[in-house]
Amino acid sequence: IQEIPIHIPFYRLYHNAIDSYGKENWLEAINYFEWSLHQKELLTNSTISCLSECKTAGVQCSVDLCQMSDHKDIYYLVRHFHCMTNCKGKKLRSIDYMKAKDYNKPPDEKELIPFVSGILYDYLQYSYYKAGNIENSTRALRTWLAFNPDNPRAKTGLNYLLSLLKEGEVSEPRESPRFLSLFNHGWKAYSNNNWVDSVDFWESSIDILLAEIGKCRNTCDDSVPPIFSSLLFSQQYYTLKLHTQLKCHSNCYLNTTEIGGHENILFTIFLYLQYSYYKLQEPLEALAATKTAYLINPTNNEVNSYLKLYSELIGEGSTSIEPRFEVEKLLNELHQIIFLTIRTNNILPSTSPTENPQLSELELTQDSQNYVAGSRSTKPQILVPPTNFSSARVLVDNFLSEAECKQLELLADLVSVSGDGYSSAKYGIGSSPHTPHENFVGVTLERALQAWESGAITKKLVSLYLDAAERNRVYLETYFKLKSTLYFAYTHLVCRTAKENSDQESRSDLSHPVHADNCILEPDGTCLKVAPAYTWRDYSSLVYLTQDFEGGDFFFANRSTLQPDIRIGTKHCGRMVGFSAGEENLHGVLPVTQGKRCALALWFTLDRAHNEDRETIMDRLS
Ligand SMILES: O=C(O)CCC(=O)C(=O)O
Ligand SMILES: [Fe+2]
Repeated sequence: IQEIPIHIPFYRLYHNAIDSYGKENWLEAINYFEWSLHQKELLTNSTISCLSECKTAGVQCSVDLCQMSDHKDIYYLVRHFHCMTNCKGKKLRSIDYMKAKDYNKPPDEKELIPFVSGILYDYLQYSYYKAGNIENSTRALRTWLAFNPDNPRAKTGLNYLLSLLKEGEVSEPRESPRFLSLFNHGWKAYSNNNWVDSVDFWESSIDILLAEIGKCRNTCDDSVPPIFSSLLFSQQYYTLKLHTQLKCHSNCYLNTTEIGGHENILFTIFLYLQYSYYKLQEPLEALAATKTAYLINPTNNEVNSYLKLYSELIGEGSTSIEPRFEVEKLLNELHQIIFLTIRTNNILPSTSPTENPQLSELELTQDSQNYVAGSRSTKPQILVPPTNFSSARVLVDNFLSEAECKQLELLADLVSVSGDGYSSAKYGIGSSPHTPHENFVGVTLERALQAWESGAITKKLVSLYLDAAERNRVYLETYFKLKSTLYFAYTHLVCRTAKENSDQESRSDLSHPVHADNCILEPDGTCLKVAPAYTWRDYSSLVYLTQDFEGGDFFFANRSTLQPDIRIGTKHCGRMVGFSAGEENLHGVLPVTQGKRCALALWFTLDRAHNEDRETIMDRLS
């Protein structure tokens, strides 16, 4: 490695590397890749140590201006910022650093993807291979494999490279994330039914993973936006700063756990861990691990059946078993962070860049999979890994406050028009289109707006309706880490009421039969993504509002039996269920046998062409 071009941020160096790669200039590509890795590491390390050095720097308030000011906290920020800039400048040994504005700007999330996904090492291994350095190529490929252990192309590539390796040359991965190697050891022990060792490995990998997340979050306090000086004294500055920091914290969790081909490796570990404890005949530990897995993903089938199993096995004592405290704390913080991000998102200055890359860009990413070691295909330009849409699910409680639930229920009562938006021809006026035993009413946004315009309801109710929907939209966009904007496709407030004169006891039907939201479920179990299905719907969510009814559980259905797999009680004000809208999430509603069950039902799309217009609604409302 020659002198590192310190004034170029690491993510630019990466782009340079990709350019050289495209030109098949392998040595130059290698240099840029290595510089970029080195630079990123340097920056992280100096940020962490400067943060601790500057902790007290902002505290003393000796400058006159500061003494006089009502805004001591602003001066704290100014001093902290200067201390950080100086400190990092010194540590990075270059004046250029001070001039490089980019350093004060946190890199765009997108820019981190090649590093977080490890795909950089895929390009690097091929560059080394083409440059004739088999040893380095093997090591880079091993590192890529650590991130992505099931990649068949990488496995074949590795065998090929190993066959070329000369005596004495090593093939260790470079910076294989430490916990990934522990994870792989754990997996090995687990596959050999060696439960004692596997528990050891799982436990250590949990510690390391949590520490990694903590280390990443430590750097978040430094993410100061670039428009620092112009906005410094404004409210907006605070908001922007807070927003940037919050996003940084949630990305630390999401990026660190989405590794090695796992949707959430922390979840995977706890799932294996509980089974290992079970095998060691430690049901209490097994239950604690299962409860922790449940916290991470409450909608997973396996976890739910294990919960039941252990609770039965242990009996009475099972309720007093707690999930792992550190994980519970982390997840609580994450949820609060997402909520705060949503709040600050709403009051961000409109000048801040929020436009996300469009989906078309993502779809091209498939291309990078075609690139085979030893036979390069098309020039790689797409650096974003394909989004995994399969089986996204989330369950959140207290999404709305009690007061908000009551108000939305009131809105439904005041405006609902029988069968609005649904055909009720089948079972008569006002009846549910799904069952003769329930009435069904719905309020579209348009209805709510008209009701306000005609004086039937207050503006506050309409605003709440819009606001609750928007909060939901931002939550899903954030939680599912969507790389392009999520648009509203359809917004509805729906109530199902049990008919009192029906024989509810003997009902065998459902309130809402098993279905998927964007395809037509055929009797043979296939789901056709064709009209009249709402094929553009990509995500769905429901927020439950009322408590005064019987039955009405939401459930995810088993793909082959179509029977409920996971039941979710809906007698909870503010409980939100969100999921991807395809056949991976077949779902339905158990019969509502008494009372009125209301929910805010939202469908979202990634396709801007199907965007349910919000702008004119806002115009009409203002
Ligand atoms: O109300 C519910 O819980 C689910 C409703 C539903 O799945 C739908 O309307 O598509
Ligand atoms: Fe549905």
